Amino acid sequence: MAAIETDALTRRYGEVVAVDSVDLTVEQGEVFGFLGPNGAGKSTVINMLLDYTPPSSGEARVFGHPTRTEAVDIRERVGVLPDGYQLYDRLSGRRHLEFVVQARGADDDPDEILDRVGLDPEDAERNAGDYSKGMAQRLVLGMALVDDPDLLILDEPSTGLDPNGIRLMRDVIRQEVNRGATVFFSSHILGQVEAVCDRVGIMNEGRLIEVASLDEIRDTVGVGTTLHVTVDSQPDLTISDLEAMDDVSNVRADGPELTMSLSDSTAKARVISRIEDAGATVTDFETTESSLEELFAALIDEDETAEVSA
Ligand SMILES: Nc1ncnc2c1ncn2[C@@H]1O[C@H](COP(=O)(O)OP(=O)(O)OP(=O)(O)O)[C@@H](O)[C@H]1O
Repeated sequence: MAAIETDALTRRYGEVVAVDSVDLTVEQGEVFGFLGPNGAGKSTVINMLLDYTPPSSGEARVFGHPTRTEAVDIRERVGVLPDGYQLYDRLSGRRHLEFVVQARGADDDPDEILDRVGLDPEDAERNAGDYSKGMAQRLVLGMALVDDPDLLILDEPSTGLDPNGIRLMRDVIRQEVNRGATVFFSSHILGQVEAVCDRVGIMNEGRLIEVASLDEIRDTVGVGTTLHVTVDSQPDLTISDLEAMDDVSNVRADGPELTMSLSDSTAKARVISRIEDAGATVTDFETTESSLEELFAALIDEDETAEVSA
């Protein structure tokens, strides 16, 4: 049985289709990155999984429980770090954890959890109202870990965290998965899910436009490597000749500089030979790997272009 399953899950707010017919399956034990720009519909999907918001149509199940009728069973098995959480300013960090432990009927030791999320005993005694954004984020992560949830839902968990906090978050995710939990990690920053996620789903304007491993996404977008070449003279070649080569696309010429996208970095040697065979000498060349953020932007762009031409 899948951890999360949605069938044509849709949520409208008036004219806005916040979530548009999303079919998604997340297997148990997976770390799934749920990506998309602001307003893509990620939080709305999460709210429907927990039945905080009802779907306009379609349905979702968590561990086989339909969200509309068995939300209580779902919430017992899920730990959530929500996007816009609220802490009680006048309660200490430890009290927050004690409340969650009690409410869930769990037997966790609050101090152990505080230690796991990097809040020291002194911080634990301070009122949450005096916490920095990063400390508050650590505390809410700790609250999500209470009672060893089978599914951990993290909505933009890295907000406000410094590099140490981000590393700690990754460690916690790995520990949770090793324990057997499933992690659903929503973010608008691809780089933050890269290190921990098995697969990612990309949302744009309410639609799930891609579900794949990061390697598959690199292949799909085909802009893995950019090659910049400087030539000493004009080769007897057109841009179309270069674009006709395998693994070469998006060729641009600017004086003695040629730039192109390579979907396979080994195409570099073929391109250089082709230019030199056409009568020019390559005086310099450089390759740069596209960052995942660029791949992400390219996918969103592709989706929006497809929509315009549809
Ligand atoms: N309660 C609401 N009432 C009206 N519109 C809403 C409501 N909640 C969300 N929306 C709209 O639905 C769309 C999706 O919002 P959602 O918060 O799910 O996006 P998101 O991907 O989580 O974005 P972010 O990364 O900014 O949190 C947006 O256009 C938003 O304005």
